[in-house]
Amino acid sequence: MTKLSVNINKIATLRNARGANNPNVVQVAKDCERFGAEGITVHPRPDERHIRFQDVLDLSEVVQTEFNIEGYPDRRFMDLVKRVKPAQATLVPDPPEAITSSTGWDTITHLTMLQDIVSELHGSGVRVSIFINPEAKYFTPAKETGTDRVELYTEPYAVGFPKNPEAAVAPYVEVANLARELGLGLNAGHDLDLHNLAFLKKSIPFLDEVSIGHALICDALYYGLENTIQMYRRKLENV
Ligand SMILES: CC(=O)[C@@H](O)[C@H](O)COP(=O)(O)O
Ligand SMILES: NCC(=O)COP(=O)(O)O
Repeated sequence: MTKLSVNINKIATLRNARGANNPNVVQVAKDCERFGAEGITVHPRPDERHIRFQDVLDLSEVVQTEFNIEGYPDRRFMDLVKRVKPAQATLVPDPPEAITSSTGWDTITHLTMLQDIVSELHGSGVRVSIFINPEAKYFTPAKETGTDRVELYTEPYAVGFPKNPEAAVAPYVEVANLARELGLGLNAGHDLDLHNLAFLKKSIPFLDEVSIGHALICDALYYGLENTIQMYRRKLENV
């Protein structure tokens, strides 16, 4: 079974546009769970342009499913994660000024740093996932970091999918099998949507989790949040 974790960053973007508390990020997280989300993902960025650090604290009081906090592991992020103790922390190599995530870790160059970070998070009982590109050379070093899972960076898949789905998914299938051989759990995310999700799931049936935000929230404008979450869930059913 592949869990659907709904990334609610964009709900915070909308709230922040007016400075008050509409939409209410905490209420939306509770509603996402009620509508079928199996996890809630947030990615607090240093400028707090969408999810604020206070939101993470508030959400930690209410999230009943798997709470996944993504971000670059600077000291502020680490202190927040260790305080909240979510089900999972996903480490992403984004610089502070990044508009959105655009690459996975170079686990070869940053092996020692990642080993230290993973060990510190494990000390607080937090499961760790590492955001990673679909390149085989990064997987054995990823395993050596001690991480529990890797999250495949799926933007290149999403870009290639409309023209040639088989070619787009091929590198992901290869590294997914490698991750499984290494005993790593497997997540995926970035630019997944209603068009490309089912084919990814069919190609890699043993995916543990996908985290989806931007497209899902855009679809909710047309289909409604409850309906949209159910539509995404159906794309993850085994076929
Ligand atoms: C790691 C990842 O792919 C997502 O967290 C994505 O970066 C969402 O972040 P934004 O909502 O800031 O684009
Ligand atoms: N980890 C990926 C994520 O949380 C959502 O990415 P996106 O669907 O907003 O591109």
